[in-house]
Amino acid sequence: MQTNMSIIGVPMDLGQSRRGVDMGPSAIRYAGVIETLENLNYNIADLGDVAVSRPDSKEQIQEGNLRNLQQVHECNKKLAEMVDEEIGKNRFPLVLGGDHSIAIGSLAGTAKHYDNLGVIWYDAHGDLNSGETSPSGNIHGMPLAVSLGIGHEKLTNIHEYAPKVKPENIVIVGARSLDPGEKELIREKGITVYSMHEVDRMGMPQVMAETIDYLKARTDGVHLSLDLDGLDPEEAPGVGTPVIGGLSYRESHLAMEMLSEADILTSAEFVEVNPILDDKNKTAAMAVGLMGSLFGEKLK
Ligand SMILES: NC(=[NH2+])NCCC[C@H](N)C(=O)O
Ligand SMILES: [Mn+2]
Ligand SMILES: [Mn+2]
Repeated sequence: MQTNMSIIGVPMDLGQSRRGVDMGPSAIRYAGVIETLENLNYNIADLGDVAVSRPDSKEQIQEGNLRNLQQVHECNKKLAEMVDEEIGKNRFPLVLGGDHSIAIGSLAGTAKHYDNLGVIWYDAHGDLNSGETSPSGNIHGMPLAVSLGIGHEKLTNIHEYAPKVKPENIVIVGARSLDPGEKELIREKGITVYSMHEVDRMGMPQVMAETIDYLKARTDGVHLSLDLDGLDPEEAPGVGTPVIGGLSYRESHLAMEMLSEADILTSAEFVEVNPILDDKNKTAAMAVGLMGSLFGEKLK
């Protein structure tokens, strides 16, 4: 793992309909992310936040069932450039969201550095919708499809190339809410999914061991995209699209520790922390706790 790390905040809430997730980067910084990583001996550069423009009317559905398309496009374009530049400087990019639509920019900036970028999508959702299949018009439900080259070209072509990732290099962990169009795409593309069913049956140790083995064998870099709503909302209430019956904090910790041991990650993002819906910043604190384990914190 790189010891030089760049933190990029993306205070963007326009990929979904509940305000507040734009405060995620502040909440995560407030919960001590910099201190935690510095204590683990990383050389941290906090690059601050990507500038996000405000929409004229927040409720407006724009072309092709895509809410706030222009603003989401612009923000991800900037993010992609920053991530690309940091990787070019041999620094590990750690992106703090913001809603999950920012994965479009993270992956756009990351994937061009690898022939076979692996992606671990830790999430209650698949985020595999397009304007055609989305029940909501919310772009945060689309970033994984976008990275496969499916969707509006203002999203798929960010950073001037597409697709970013191959379906066989994706592993989804924690899924328990998938729309019909998403299920179809998973089947059609043969995407690996460890839904809550598999987590319950096999346990997290087996799920992560298989995920790591699989990606290690076929990829030359791995991006972790961790949506805090992958965790159970009873434990992590500060998220905009909670789904009951999720992963526990303990299971998630173990997953992070196993990833740390395997040393396969080349970039990461933590998204969907909404401090307005949270209970005393506990979801942001969990994000920081998980990052600690992911980046090598050990109890002994
Ligand atoms: N990143 C997220 N939290 N995504 C939630 C997506 C929910 C739903 N599947 C939709 O398309 O609207
Ligand atoms: Mn989600
Ligand atoms: Mn998500």
